[in-house]
Amino acid sequence: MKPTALSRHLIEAQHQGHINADLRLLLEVVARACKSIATAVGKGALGGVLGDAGTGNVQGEAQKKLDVLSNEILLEANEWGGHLAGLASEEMDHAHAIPNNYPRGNYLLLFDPLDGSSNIDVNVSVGTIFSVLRCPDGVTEPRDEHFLQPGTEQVAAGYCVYGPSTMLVLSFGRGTHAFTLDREQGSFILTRADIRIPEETQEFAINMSNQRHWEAPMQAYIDELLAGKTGPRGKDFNMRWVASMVADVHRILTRGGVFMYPVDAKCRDKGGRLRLMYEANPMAFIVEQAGGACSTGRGRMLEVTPEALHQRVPVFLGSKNEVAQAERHHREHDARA
Ligand SMILES: O=P(O)(O)OC[C@H]1O[C@](O)(COP(=O)(O)O)[C@@H](O)[C@@H]1O
Ligand SMILES: [Mg+2]
Ligand SMILES: [Mg+2]
Repeated sequence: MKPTALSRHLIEAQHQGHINADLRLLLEVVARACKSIATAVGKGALGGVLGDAGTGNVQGEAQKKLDVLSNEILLEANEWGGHLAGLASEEMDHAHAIPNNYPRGNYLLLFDPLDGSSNIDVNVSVGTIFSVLRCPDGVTEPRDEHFLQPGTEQVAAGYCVYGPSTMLVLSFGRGTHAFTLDREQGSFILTRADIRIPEETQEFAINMSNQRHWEAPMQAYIDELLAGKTGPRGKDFNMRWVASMVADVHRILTRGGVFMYPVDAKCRDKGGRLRLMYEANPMAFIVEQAGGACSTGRGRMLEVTPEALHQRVPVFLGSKNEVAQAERHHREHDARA
């Protein structure tokens, strides 16, 4: 049988009434932009794309050249795509409304153009994360507040991981599917349909160097995991931490696991480390559609009411039963407090 290309997968979804033509074409534009980013990332040291840009973003983080370049690629492709009313990026201070004299549509696109920037210069996987919302009725010039919709309102979300192979993982609310870039043909080919995350796991992902800064329920939970077979959980756990959320989440979609970035003393003022609108919500959508769970530790991620475009949150995602364990620790701790 002929392998299914992303375009065909999306056309079939449109014929089945799962997406409309506008959303299909929007997703095609995003996928094309991801191919361009993959090419830039793939040039590495030969392309003059490594290293710092010498600038900072609105969140006070130093930008890499590839952060800036990836943002420009996504911005330019989508600004002219004709399916958006506006877009917002981790690398831009405010939302950007599509100008009146450009082709326009009714969707809002949010993205983390390059996730895991700290890994670029050491040739470790990085990625792009994106989320699609509807523009509220009657809004012609969307501003920041129009993007502040809970994750349950997402109509599609995805990420592209630039690793040994480039893979686009996508959901429009009908399961989560993975496409691998055929570099010779230049097209994404369906390589995993209806991904399911195992409910049980023996693998966790966390930056352990933050341990002393964590809250009490986190200390208790990780102590349990580290105690292994002889502890209350009665089994040994392995640990992985790539420090690119896309790569860590991709591993979880492949073989299960739990990914955690709790709030700690260093990031408490900001609410957490990871961004709700560009990282947590799109990943929560993808993971839930694959049978997993995503929580702040104290509630379902997709039900968080956003208060700011660059809002940060604690994140627990992956295998359902393990996310439930993390929530249990928070619940028990809060009940005692
Ligand atoms: O360096 P730390 O604190 O472990 O943080 C790693 C996390 O930071 C991030 O790199 C943040 O993403 P950006 O590179 O888009 O800022 C996540 O991908 C990753 O999970
Ligand atoms: Mg990121
Ligand atoms: Mg980023």
